[in-house]
Amino acid sequence: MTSSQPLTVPGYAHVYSGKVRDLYAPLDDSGTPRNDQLLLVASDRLSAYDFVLDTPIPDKGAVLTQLSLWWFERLEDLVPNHVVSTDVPDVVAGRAVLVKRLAMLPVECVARAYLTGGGLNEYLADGHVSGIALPEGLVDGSRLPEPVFTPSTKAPMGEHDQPMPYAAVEAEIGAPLASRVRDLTTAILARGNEIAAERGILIADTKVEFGLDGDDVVLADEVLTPDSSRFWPADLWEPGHPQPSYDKQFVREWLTSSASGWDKASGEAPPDLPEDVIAQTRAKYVEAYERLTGRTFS
Ligand SMILES: CCOC(=O)Cn1cc(-c2ncnc(N)c2C#N)cn1
Repeated sequence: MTSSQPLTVPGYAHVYSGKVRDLYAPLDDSGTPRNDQLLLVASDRLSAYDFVLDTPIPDKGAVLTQLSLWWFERLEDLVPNHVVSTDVPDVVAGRAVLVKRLAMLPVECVARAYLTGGGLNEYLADGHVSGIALPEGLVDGSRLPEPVFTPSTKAPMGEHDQPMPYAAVEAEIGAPLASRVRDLTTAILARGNEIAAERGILIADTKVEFGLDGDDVVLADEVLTPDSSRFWPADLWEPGHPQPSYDKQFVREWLTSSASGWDKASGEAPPDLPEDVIAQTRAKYVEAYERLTGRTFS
């Protein structure tokens, strides 16, 4: 596991660290942290099998930050976002965003366009996901008739988010807001898949977060990245078994191969990744960015 101390960012105070991203608060002229903005910094850390790997993937933070910014622009007709500026300190250039501090809603807003992972397990148990009946005969990787809202709780670091029935979302944030974030989350995934499918990528599911700016619902966090979503190569899509990950497949295959000497069931931290797996993984992040945006990553 990575045990590094958070990066020092001049003019900012460290607020919180997630698995792969860190939050800072801008300091005012007296050196006091401001409460109206945050700096959202994406690291080069990679999470696999619930571990944060010790080996960073060069440029991952920058690629995913730039991809998220590209998606925010393309979703502005659906929902405003929290981006204030990309003018950030050199030490985090290209991989940090200054954002408006919001009253975050306590819901992980997940939408699924394809059935896999926890949603598949729920379906196999009783034919429903998040209380919604799905057609019979679906298998791992099946495309759903339309994106389904499957919210979960915001679990503490290191724990798994728990499925949250829609009624619990309504109880937590009220029926009008619940309906609004449900519709926005499914619309964001539908828009993402419209654009990604043309570029040979399927977005199986995604997790977004919303906050309130007064009465306005604002899209926060990151959006439609391989960290917040399952990206699948469209040309390899074949329902009936686990799909290859667009970005993490090299890491998963090496970690579960005899070459790594690691036993996933051991509970021990995975070993360092070899250079070729690091390079191949970096290349997949850059490829996804360039295919989706049509831009060259620099
Ligand atoms: C380690 C990164 O943090 C998170 O992943 C989740 N998180 C988001 C906030 C947040 N809080 C207020 N305003 C915002 N605009 C945001 C955002 N984004 C807090 N935690």
